[in-house]
Amino acid sequence: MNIISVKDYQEMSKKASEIVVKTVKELEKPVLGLATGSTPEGLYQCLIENNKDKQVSFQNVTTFNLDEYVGLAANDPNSYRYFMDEKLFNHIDISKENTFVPNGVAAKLEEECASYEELIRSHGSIDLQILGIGLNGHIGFNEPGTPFTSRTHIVELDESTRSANARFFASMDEVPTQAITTGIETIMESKKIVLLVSGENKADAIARLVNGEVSEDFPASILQKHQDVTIIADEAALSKLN
Ligand SMILES: O=P(O)(O)OC[C@H]1O[C@](O)(CO)[C@@H](O)[C@@H]1O
Repeated sequence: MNIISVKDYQEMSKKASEIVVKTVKELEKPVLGLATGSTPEGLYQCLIENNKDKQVSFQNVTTFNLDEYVGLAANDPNSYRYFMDEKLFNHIDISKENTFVPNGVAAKLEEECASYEELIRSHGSIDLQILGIGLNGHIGFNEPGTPFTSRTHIVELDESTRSANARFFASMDEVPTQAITTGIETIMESKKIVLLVSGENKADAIARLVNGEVSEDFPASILQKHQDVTIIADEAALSKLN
């Protein structure tokens, strides 16, 4: 694993945007895997600026998001589709029909998972996957205990994840209990992975990811086995790494 240490959140976001821009420029039809949460917001802001400055175009880019809450429609401000539109897609020159997020209100959720997985495969594989990490080591919404062989599936969200994300909702009761997420195996098939980590509250998680044993109890630990992972982390997040 390649670890890039940066000063703070801004620098992390800028560094990540440089890698995304490089990938998009190099490839004819780049396929990006994108994440939600607070961590990649700064990256998306940088990409919007890079697009405005004409440093990069997203016209040939296809994106697949990692996950979506079950029960939240695209027009729900807490859905991840809404998040992505607001934070990135509405502000860059990407074709909306090339942006994919699982449908959390599909009538048949199992079928939605299978067809999302199939859609990713029909595009070859993800060229560059952006990841954040949950405090309990989740990547996407793959909670501890998820098999490393998992592909896109429905998950029961951990209470700790629901509490961590409750800040976006009016009350804890409104936080969905389930989500659709791409699986660990789906994520591991990405050609390149960039994991972003910022803040002291992630220090234990990043230390365990890098130095801990590879175990389904801590999903992100599987990244030790990927041949092209770059972690971009700020000083606070790296404070417990020796
Ligand atoms: O970036 P945050 O908000 O700390 O979230 C960490 C992770 O949790 C999720 O938001 C899911 O809970 C992921 O998408 C994200 O990578």
